[in-house]
Amino acid sequence: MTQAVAAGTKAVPDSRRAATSPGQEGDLVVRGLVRQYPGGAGVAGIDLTVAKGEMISLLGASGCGKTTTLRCLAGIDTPTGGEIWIGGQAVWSATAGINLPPERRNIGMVFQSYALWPHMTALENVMFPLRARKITGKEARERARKMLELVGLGAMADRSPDRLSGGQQQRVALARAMVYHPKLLLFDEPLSNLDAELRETVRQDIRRTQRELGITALYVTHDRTEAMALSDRLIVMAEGRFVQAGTPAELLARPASPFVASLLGSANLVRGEVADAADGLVTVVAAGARFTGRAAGTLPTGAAAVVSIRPTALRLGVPGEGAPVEANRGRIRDWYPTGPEFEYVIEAGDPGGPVLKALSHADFGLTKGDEVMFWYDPQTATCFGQAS
Ligand SMILES: Nc1ncnc2c1ncn2[C@@H]1O[C@H](COP(=O)(O)OP(=O)(O)OP(=O)(O)O)[C@@H](O)[C@H]1O
Repeated sequence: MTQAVAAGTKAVPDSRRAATSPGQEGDLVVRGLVRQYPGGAGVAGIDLTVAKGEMISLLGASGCGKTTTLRCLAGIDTPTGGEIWIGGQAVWSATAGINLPPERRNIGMVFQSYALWPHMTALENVMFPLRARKITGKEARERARKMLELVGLGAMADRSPDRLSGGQQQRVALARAMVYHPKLLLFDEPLSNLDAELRETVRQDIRRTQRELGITALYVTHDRTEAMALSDRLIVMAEGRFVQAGTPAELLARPASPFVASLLGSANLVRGEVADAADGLVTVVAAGARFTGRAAGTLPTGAAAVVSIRPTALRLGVPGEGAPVEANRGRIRDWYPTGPEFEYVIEAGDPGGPVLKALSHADFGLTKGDEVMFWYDPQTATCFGQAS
């Protein structure tokens, strides 16, 4: 069953290549991937093309199928259908009977656990995968040393893992995964064991080195900040399927559903009834307050709807001090300083109305129980049918 097949040849003209060899469309190409576990869980209908040097994140809640997808790409798990190409080479095809083992897929992997050899120095750990590729001696040593310098550990090459911090160990693991210039780098929640501050620095190291080396990468996480900070594009997963893909900015501005909006942490979801619609905008009324947003789909008057409004899009003002005509009235239920910003919790419209969160750099001097005016640009909000 195991058999290497080089997908596409130089003789195939560009115009025909896509039809004859999807494997040439990106460094990672996945078509119709299925991994069905007994009992029905797993992933299905996974289609993905990752361009050379691109970094993509799979983002989703626990159990949505991120790790299953990654394991299938790595060859650690066996899909039940579909096709996978890495660096133009078919590594899995249900129909062609191709299933390359992990070591022949030209991938590097970085996991949550660093999995370093405890009896080897940092340098020896990084050299280790080169030996299997018949690169030894001075060349191996120099390549490993260069890679350690790239991840900022040049001075610690001779330390054993037990004399390195968690963040440093994860950088060694990163250097080890990249030292043989794999076609594809796979990350499975690599920052989960690190504290908040280290997560940010190691995250920046990952992004910088991945960019400097131009390595194509797929990153699995349930942390939206991580996914958005690291990725050129991100893919939201739910229940074993891809539900939306795009740049972080595209997904924030145009979530395909209330689910995506709340997963990205970008949403106040206000439920109400459609009052009117014009020019692609829909106005929903809830507790006497009016919320307008771009219509996602057809929303007739009287229909139940959900408006998604980003906390950072909300503008606040004190009543009587020049709020625009479309502003709603509300009351401050609570407020907190959250580092660089203030978070205001606002009850909108009539008493018992929808509760919204607003993030603002300004301290309005508003406090619990105060009346407040709030408004936003309707183009930054999205209105969905209740069933979305
Ligand atoms: N070996 C297995 N046998 C049966 N079901 C499995 C197996 N591995 C995973 N599953 C199921 O497949 C689904 C997807 O699991 P997966 O580990 O891919 O999710 P995930 O998104 O990576 O979650 P997490 O963020 O918790 O790691 C889950 O319902 C899980 O219970």
